[in-house]
Amino acid sequence: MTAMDLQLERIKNSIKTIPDYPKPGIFFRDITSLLEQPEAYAASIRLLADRYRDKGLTKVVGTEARGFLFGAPVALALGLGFVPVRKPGKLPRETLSESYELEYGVDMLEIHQDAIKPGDTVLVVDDLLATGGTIEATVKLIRRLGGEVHDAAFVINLADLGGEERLKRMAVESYSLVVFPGH
Ligand SMILES: O=P(O)(O)OC[C@H]1O[C@H](OP(=O)(O)OP(=O)(O)O)[C@H](O)[C@@H]1O
Ligand SMILES: Nc1ncnc2[nH]cnc12
Repeated sequence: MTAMDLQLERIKNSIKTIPDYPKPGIFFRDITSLLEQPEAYAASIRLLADRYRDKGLTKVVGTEARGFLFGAPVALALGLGFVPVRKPGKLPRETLSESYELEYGVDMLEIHQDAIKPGDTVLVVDDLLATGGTIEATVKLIRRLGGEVHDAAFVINLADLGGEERLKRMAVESYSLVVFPGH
C-alpha cells in the first residue's frame, strides 16, 4: 500500500454512514466525522491541493455549505482566491442564479457577478458528488460569467447516481478522493 493509499483509507474510514437520513432509502455520508479528525481533514485538503498545484488555476469555487469546508482550505493551500456559491438571498452584491435538483429536493444557487472574470480558470470543489445537479448549476454560473471550469473535485463520489456522467456531458473532468456506492 502506498502512502497515498493509506491517506485515502484514513479519509474513507473517517466518514460515517447514517441510513435513512434525511429520508428513507438514503445512506447519508457524513463528513462531520471527517472534520473531527484533523489528520483525515488535513489529508483531504493536502491531496486535493497537491493534485491541482501548478495547473494555471486562477480561482477556486465552493458551494454552500459543505463545499466551503473543503473549497476554502484548498484555495488557501493553492494561494488562490475563493469564490462562494450560495443559496438564494445570501450574497450582498449583484448575483446570477441557477436552479437545480437535489437527490432529495429542488434548490437555487447564486454567485456574485463580479467574482469570476472572462479568462479565469476555475477549480470547483464540493464535499460530495451525488446526482451532479449542484455542480452542474455551479458550472453554468461560472461559464455564464466567462470562466473556464478546469475540473470539479470532491471528497466523496456516490457512484451510480450519475454525477460523473452528467459532468462528462458538460465536458467537465471530475476527481474524487473516495467512492461509495450510491445506495
Ligand atoms: O450531486 P448532487 O445530487 O447535487 O448532491 C450533492 C450536493 O448535496 C449536498 O449539499 P446540500 O444541498 O445538501 O447542502 P449543504 O451543503 O448545505 O448541506 C452536498 O454537499 C453537495 O453539494
Ligand atoms: N447520500 C448523501 N450523503 C451525504 N450528502 C449528500 N448529498 C446528497 N446526497 C447525499
